[in-house]
Amino acid sequence: MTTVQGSAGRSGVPISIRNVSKVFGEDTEKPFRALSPVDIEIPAGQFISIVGASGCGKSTLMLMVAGLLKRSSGEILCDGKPVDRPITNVGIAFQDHLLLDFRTAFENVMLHADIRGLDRETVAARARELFQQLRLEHAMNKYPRQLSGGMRQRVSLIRTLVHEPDVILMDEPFGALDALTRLQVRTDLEQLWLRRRPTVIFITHSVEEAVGLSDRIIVMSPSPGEVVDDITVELPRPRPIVLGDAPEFASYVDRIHQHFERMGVLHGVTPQTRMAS
Ligand SMILES: Nc1ncnc2c1ncn2[C@@H]1O[C@H](COP(=O)(O)OP(=O)(O)OP(=O)(O)O)[C@@H](O)[C@H]1O
Repeated sequence: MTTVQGSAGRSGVPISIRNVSKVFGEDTEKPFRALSPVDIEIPAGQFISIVGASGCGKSTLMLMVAGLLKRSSGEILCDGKPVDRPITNVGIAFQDHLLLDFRTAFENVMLHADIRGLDRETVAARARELFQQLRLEHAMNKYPRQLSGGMRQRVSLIRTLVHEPDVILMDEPFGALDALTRLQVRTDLEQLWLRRRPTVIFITHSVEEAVGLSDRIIVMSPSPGEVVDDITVELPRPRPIVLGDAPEFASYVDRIHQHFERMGVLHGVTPQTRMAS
């Protein structure tokens, strides 16, 4: 049986993405370049978001970091070790919560203990603590069909974090939620992340969500994606649930929207014309 790592003082691990690109169908007559060479150095414990137009290669990049998809060039290091197979000390969350219908919320969270052969009691204690922290104790013994979409996604968050992974990869995890629930789940995620500060790569279509959550935001160009901006977000934590009125928040959001307008991803009124009108 594997023991769960002690959490005292631990944070995530560094990830290096060096000259990494992807061409699908490389050996065919119609190769398709999904990602231009990308370089991103992510320090241990950083919360980094990737934003960009649909199809620019965000998920492709994440799958390569997870070791689930072969690169066409470059190297990826996770905690200094080359990623040449699926990485293991990782929590992965996608848009679909993927809870098992026949397991209660608690037993869904305990899946990690079962699959990874971790000590059940240690994981169960941590799971109870996380349910409590997210004010979800009442949901522990319910089945997914008895929970709202937001609750299911929050249970899924607990499952992503319960084994205290060093790396968390999230691909548009809140995409299916309504705007209010999204705010709540964003705040919950920040709270959970602050406990141990694993390294997070977070893909989102919501610029506001990226600014609300991240230490740093990578802005990518349309397909084939390349990095067009690398923004450090210097807002204090924990961040308030409603950020909209803070001028610093708005200036980060505007900076990213301006990139999207320049690249033709967004069309409409620029901040300058907004101010002039
Ligand atoms: N297995 C594959 N074979 C061929 N092309 C693929 C494959 N997977 C992805 N693609 C293409 O690569 C490009 C990048 O896809 P990817 O899913 O990484 O984009 P994305 O930025 O995550 O998009 P979205 O925001 O819509 O999820 C897209 O044009 C997609 O159609």
